[in-house]
Amino acid sequence: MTTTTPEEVRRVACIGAGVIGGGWVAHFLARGYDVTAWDPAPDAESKLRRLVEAAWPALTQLGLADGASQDRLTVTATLEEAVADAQFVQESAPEKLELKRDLLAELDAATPAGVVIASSTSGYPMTDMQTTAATPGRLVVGHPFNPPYLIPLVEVVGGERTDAEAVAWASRFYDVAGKSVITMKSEVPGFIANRLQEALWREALHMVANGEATVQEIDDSITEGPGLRWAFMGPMLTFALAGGEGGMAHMLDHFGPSLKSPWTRLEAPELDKKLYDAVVAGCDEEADGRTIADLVAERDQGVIDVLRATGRLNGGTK
Ligand SMILES: NC(=O)C1=CN([C@@H]2O[C@H](COP(=O)(O)OP(=O)(O)OC[C@H]3O[C@@H](n4cnc5c(N)ncnc54)[C@H](O)[C@@H]3O)[C@@H](O)[C@H]2O)C=CC1
Ligand SMILES: C[N+](C)(C)CC(=O)CC(=O)[O-]
Repeated sequence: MTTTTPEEVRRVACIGAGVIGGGWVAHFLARGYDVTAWDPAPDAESKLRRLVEAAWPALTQLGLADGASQDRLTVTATLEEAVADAQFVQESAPEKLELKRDLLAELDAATPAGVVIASSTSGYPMTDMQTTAATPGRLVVGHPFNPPYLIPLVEVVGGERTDAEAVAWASRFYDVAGKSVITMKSEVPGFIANRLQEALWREALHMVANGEATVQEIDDSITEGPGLRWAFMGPMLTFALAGGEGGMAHMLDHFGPSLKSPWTRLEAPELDKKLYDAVVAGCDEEADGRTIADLVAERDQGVIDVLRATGRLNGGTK
């Protein structure tokens, strides 16, 4: 394993620089790291620099680390150059299993020995992605949330061939780099939070497909309802309070039987053209003329306001 401690890391490589890779770049720059990035798309560098520029006001409000600067970003012409001096690598390429397998093997071959390589995958178990890498022991999942420069959580888990030391190193590194880490004990597809989100998302799609709720109503039902509680208290403790002084035990006695009620469908609906079009049109209608850039700025300010209101703005020093 690497002899560099998580605290000593100064240079990070980000491979794949789209929504998530770009978000990681912004996060690491704001935390004062030198960042190298590589992405095969011809317009990747201009898109990446625009994303970082757009994120910077939010990051400045959060508090930049000493020396943090967009000038510390180097976009390289090749993957090999990006990882040559890296002390940590974050892969954020498209969610395609074969592509991830090949790319992780390529990164493993090019990255200095012992350096931990993390994948941003939203749901593939590392066991399925590390099959062709020569040294799979250093490959871990580090699953972020959009945008990685504002949402603290990262879920860390290894595969069957990952060294426990690499998982511990990655968890500590993310912690030092300002993330809130859940180190998972075992691989479960979708990890923890995406399994929860996907259950909600499947139900939402069923309701749109069946004409039971509009896109706007689904969004309002969360932002005006449970979403307000979830920003600071998860679904378990929130429901414990539904049991009054009896807490979760009374909640289970009282509402346990409704678990058997037909409140969920669980299977995903068919994403046919009608449903696809209804969801896209519903979002356009809800956006009501706001562009994606407007919505990103609104979301960023919203997350900062929630973090501030709940006492979780933790400054920007490494
Ligand atoms: N979009 C989201 O909300 C989240 C996505 N993720 C995960 O992050 C990863 C990236 O997703 P997004 O950023 O949303 O996708 P994206 O489509 O925005 O970006 C992917 C980038 O990878 C580049 N790319 C294509 N082939 C590549 C290769 N062979 N090597 C390196 N880069 C390559 C593309 O040019 C593009 O810039 C996926 O694994 C996804 O599941 C994780 C958390 C949230
Ligand atoms: C939509 N998504 C599955 C890619 C979302 C994530 O993986 C996490 C997030 O940002 O919500």
